[in-house]
Amino acid sequence: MSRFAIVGAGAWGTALASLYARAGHDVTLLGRDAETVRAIEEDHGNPRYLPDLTLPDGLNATLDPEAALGDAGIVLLVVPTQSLRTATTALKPHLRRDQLIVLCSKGIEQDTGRFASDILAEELPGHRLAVLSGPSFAADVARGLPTAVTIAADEAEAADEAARLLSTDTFRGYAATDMRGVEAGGALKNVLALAAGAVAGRGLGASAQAAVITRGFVELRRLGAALGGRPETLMGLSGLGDLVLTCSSPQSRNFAYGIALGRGDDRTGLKLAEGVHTAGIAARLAEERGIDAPIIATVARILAGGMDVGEAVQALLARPLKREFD
Ligand SMILES: NC(=O)C1=CN([C@@H]2O[C@H](COP(=O)(O)OP(=O)(O)OC[C@H]3O[C@@H](n4cnc5c(N)ncnc54)[C@H](O)[C@@H]3O)[C@@H](O)[C@H]2O)C=CC1
Ligand SMILES: O=C(CO)COP(=O)(O)O
Repeated sequence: MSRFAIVGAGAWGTALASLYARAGHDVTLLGRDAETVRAIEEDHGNPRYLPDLTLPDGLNATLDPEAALGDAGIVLLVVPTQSLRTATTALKPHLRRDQLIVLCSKGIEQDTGRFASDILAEELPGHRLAVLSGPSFAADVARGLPTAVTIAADEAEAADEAARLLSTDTFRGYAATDMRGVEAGGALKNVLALAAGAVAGRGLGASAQAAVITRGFVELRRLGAALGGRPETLMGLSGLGDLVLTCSSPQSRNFAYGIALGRGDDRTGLKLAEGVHTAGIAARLAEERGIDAPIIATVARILAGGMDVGEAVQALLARPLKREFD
């Protein structure tokens, strides 16, 4: 039994809190919205982020950082990537070096090009870190459906230990030492899910969808490697695995956002789609490194208003022919 503190009472934080509470751990969710915290504590639900789900007994929620973090052994940070630096700074006085901090966000900080582990190293140097990423919809995990993810730390022993601590009967963590590869896979697949969703939304057919996913995966591997990820990591759960999941199900918020893009629907009020915040910086990182990533660049251009989906399809098809593997 370990004391878990989970920061962020959104869909993924609540799902992970349910998972670990069901596994018998003492879990406290740190929220920032009083009504969400009240609903978790009193109604055993989180209707705003995970509707129609009954949360297990023994899952506590609070607005008080010290109450959540004070005596926790494991702290999961589960906020959107663009909020991670602010959240970490606010929590600094309540965190201790002996706690294991687990990064669960999938994205790249827009202004700096930093991944979650870079942000933590800058804001909380010297803390023990692990990254948790892979194909895992919050609703599936919250319901206790079988799931496999990658759990990465800098050292093999630390990764094995983190995977042991974070695995349950239904949630299988594979240990890895390539934190950067795991983070790159998790961030870039969101951008590609927007592209796959746009293809679906525009009704371009299953063949086009397969082409975008496959060629998108080439870009994920190229850019992920240029950013320091290992090729085998990008072929694993946090690269290929999560790409397959998010590019094939409207349950994915990124895929759903892409569908709305493809249809030309109004996108205001849609749920968090991290790819929207990652596309521009991912395209910039690729350009700076001389990496050919036309799908990522096209998604970034569409989101910036520089092109519509129809023009994007024409432009991608009109590119000069090339060898599949170069
Ligand atoms: N929902 C899912 O199935 C999965 C999500 N993720 C990743 O987890 C991260 C969080 O996603 P969700 O929980 O789904 O998003 P969400 O939109 O459902 O919830 C985000 C939560 O973070 C809180 N938050 C935002 N800024 C904060 C701050 N500065 N301090 C404290 N709390 C803050 C919000 O109040 C909200 O409760 C994202 O990076 C996402 O890509 C990863 C795997 C699965
Ligand atoms: O990362 C996820 C599944 O692994 C969740 O995907 P969405 O954020 O697109 O819903």
